[in-house]
Amino acid sequence: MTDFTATRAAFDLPDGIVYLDGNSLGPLPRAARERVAREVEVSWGRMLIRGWNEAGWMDLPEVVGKKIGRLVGAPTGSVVAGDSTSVNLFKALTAALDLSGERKVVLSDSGNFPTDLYVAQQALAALGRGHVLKIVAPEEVDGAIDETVAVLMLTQVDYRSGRLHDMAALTAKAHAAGVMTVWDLAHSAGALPVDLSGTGADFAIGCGYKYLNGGPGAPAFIYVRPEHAERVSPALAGWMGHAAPFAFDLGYVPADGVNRMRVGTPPILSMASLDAALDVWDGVSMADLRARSIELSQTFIAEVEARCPQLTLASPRDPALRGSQVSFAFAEGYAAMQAAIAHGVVGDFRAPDIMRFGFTPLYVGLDDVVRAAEVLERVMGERLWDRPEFKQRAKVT
Ligand SMILES: Cc1ncc(COP(=O)(O)O)c(C=O)c1O
Ligand SMILES: Nc1c(O)cccc1C(=O)C[C@H](N)C(=O)O
Repeated sequence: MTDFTATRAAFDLPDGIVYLDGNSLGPLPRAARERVAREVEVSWGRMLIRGWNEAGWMDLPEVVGKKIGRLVGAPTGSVVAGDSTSVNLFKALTAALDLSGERKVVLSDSGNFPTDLYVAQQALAALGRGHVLKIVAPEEVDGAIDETVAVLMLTQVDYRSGRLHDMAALTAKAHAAGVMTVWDLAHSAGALPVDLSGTGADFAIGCGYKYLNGGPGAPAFIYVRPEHAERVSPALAGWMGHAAPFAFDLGYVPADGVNRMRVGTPPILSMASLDAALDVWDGVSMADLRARSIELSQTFIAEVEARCPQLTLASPRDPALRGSQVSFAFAEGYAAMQAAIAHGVVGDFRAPDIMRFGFTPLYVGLDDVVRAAEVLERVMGERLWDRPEFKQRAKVT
């Protein structure tokens, strides 16, 4: 059994806060603070340039990739950390298109995170090969997979509603129609069990700063199915993805396997923070995590619905169809969320009316869930959302 008391103690959370926003930015693991301090003082401060060899900086993207791989069901050597999720999506999508012949359609859905759609639109335009992005409603994806589609590009868990796509079924259907798959695991990695090997997904990408707790702007990751890795010709090729970066050849020769997806110099301080944050997962069973996440989110829904009739559930009610977040719709959701935050319950808001709450068993317990519902009851019952100080929109919501 996973010891969630121990994992909770591994985080430095401010006193008096119920933190339900780890699906946007994970909190600070104590080990990450110590590691970054050591990396600054000892590795950078004392070793200087020797850090690349002696502090293991050069291999860190692979080391971190291996730790992430365990959480998403990927074999060793198939995941590498680096760049942002957006940039990794560009790399994955262009690689998938390169392997997918003459078909012209990239299929995605309207629940996808906007950056994915922006990256795809512009990548297709830049390739200039006549590809088109077809966007359908999430529930229409299955029916839109056919022999015209080159790549199916989906985010597994919808950032607004938490709706979960069936990765195994959609990947199987895609493969039966000769379609490559690219999965964005931003709201999946560290949130629920993912089986990249078992589902046969072709490419996947995800965030380091949400459920993996790597810190603001932490490196993202990319997965390439091992049987494709040696055939991938990266569109965004850089010297760190070269077979011999320090040979300084004029021509590009890809590195072995997924390492060819590396581009430039890794951000070592951020990467070190993510590396240390991932050690919190040692001894965590993803099945236990999922069971606990469902217990937390079901309790939250029951408590909120009993106390706050003004809020409407905006996530699937069936936990099997949800990731690890719960959303409620309320017309004054922004102000209501600000009022909740002012009373120690931190979630976030997504326009036009979604109050979003992330459930992260590593550091959130049932006591937090009940307290969050109590605070929401007060916010709604006392109409705190109607106060002008909570209506002022900040830049980041
Ligand atoms: C599904 C999804 N993909 C991509 C991103 C963006 O990633 P980044 O800004 O790190 O490139 C986010 C969140 O910001 C997201 O929720
Ligand atoms: N990446 C973020 C940021 O730099 C600032 C604020 C929020 C974010 C997020 O990650 C948002 C997140 N992807 C979402 O699901 O809405």
